[in-house]
Amino acid sequence: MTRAIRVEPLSRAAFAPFGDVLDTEGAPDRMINQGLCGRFHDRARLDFADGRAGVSLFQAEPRSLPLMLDMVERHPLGSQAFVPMSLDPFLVIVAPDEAGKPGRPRAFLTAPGQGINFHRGTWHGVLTPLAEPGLFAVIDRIGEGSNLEEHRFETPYRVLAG
Ligand SMILES: NC(=O)N[C@@H](O)C(=O)O
Ligand code: NI
Repeated sequence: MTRAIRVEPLSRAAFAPFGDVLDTEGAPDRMINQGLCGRFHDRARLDFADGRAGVSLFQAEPRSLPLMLDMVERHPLGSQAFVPMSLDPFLVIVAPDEAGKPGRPRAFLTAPGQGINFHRGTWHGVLTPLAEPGLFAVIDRIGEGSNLEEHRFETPYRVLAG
């Protein structure tokens, strides 16, 4: 027996309890480089407790919908940003924390070019591209200590297209 969740379009408001949406919505915060570049300044709340920021490249296998979701994870010591290096939408799964366990997950589909930043401790599905090349820059914590907590659902969720 599984439970179904339906993919929603990613929005800043819906994602706010979980993290930041990285995109160029609205006017730039400042124009730089002789007016040839718009800077959308300081758009993510980063946190790397007792560690440092790292930039890694992820080459992930694309998945397809419907997707079986049987696990989410969180990073108690740091935030984690997924910055796509293609314009392909990808799947972002988050869940509220309910007394130390994930509640009902929500699944979002990014718009082309959008990235996200999970706030420290946010329950989330692992990086889930939906198309080749599945190439992302990931900004997260490098440091000592255990920064990964996984939760396996007793009853998996089926993630269905919106
Ligand atoms: N394990 C790892 O580096 N990545 C995961 O944290 C993930 O969210 O994809
Ligand atoms: Ni993660």
